[in-house]
Amino acid sequence: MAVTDDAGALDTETVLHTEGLTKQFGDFVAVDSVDLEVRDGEFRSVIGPNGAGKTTLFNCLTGALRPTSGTVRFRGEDVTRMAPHERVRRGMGRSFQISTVFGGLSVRENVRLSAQSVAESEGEIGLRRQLFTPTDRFESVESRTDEVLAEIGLEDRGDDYARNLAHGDRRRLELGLVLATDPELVLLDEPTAGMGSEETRRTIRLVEEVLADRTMLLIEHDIDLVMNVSDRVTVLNRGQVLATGTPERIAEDDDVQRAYLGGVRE
Ligand SMILES: Nc1ncnc2c1ncn2[C@@H]1O[C@H](COP(=O)(O)OP(=O)(O)OP(=O)(O)O)[C@@H](O)[C@H]1O
Repeated sequence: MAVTDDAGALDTETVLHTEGLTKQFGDFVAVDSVDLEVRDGEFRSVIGPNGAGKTTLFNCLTGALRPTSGTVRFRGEDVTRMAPHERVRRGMGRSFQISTVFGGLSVRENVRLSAQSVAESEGEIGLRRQLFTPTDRFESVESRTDEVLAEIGLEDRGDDYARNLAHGDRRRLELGLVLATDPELVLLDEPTAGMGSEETRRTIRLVEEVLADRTMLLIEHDIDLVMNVSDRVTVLNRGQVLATGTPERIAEDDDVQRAYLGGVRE
C-alpha cells in the first residue's frame, strides 16, 4: 500500500506547501495534482524514474514555469505566480543542473553577486531579512560573502578565477551561490547529474555538510543516493505522487518497488 505521510500532516511548521499542482504541456500532464508539504528543517527528496515530472515540478516551485493549476505556498504565502527572483528573496534558494558559476569572475565575485541579488542595495540585506529576521548577523553583502566562503571552505581561493577551480571546488562554489542568498528552503535539481558514482557520493556528502541546517528539497534520479540523507522521500511517477514516507518505508513500499525499481529506470 502506498505511503502517504503528507496527508494533513501540518503538525510541524510547514515551509513549502503545494496543493493540486499541475503542469500540462498541451494535452500531456507532466505534473499531475501534486500535494507536497515540506516541514521546517526537513531534508526531503523527490525521486522518480525518467520522465516522472521531477524537473517540471522543480520549475513550478522555483517559478521558472507557471503551473496550469494548483498552488505553491511558501511559509503560508501564495507564491504561485511570483517571479523566480521574488521567491529567492523570500528565502527559496535554488540550484540547477546547469552551472550558474561565472568562470571569468573570481570566486569571491561570484558569491558576492549572489548575495547581492537578495540585498536591496549594497550594505543592506534584503526584504525577507528586514521583515522576518531582525538580526545583525550579516551586516553587509561583504560579510555575507566572507561567511559563505568560509562555510564552503573556499576562503583561500576567493581571488582565483572560478574557471580555474577543480571540479569538486566548483561544486562547492555552486552550493555557495545558493547559500549566499541565505535560503530558508533550498531547492536542488539533480546536483549530481552527469557524475560518476564516487563524485556523486562526494557531492551528496557536501550537500549534507554545507546545507545541513536548512530545509531541503532535493530532486534526484537515483533512489539509492537519497536514502541515507533524507528525512522523507516523495516518489513521483507519471507526474503523480506515488508515495511519501521515511526512506525505510519507501524502500518497502510495493508500489514504489513496482513503478520505480522494477526496471523502469534506464
Ligand atoms: N517543455 C515541454 N514541452 C513538452 N513536454 C515536456 C516539456 N518539458 C517536459 N516535458 C515532458 O514532461 C515529462 C516530464 O519531464 P521532466 O523533465 O519533468 O521529467 P524528469 O522526472 O525530470 O525526468 P528526468 O529524470 O529524465 O530528468 C516528460 O515526458 C517530458 O518529455
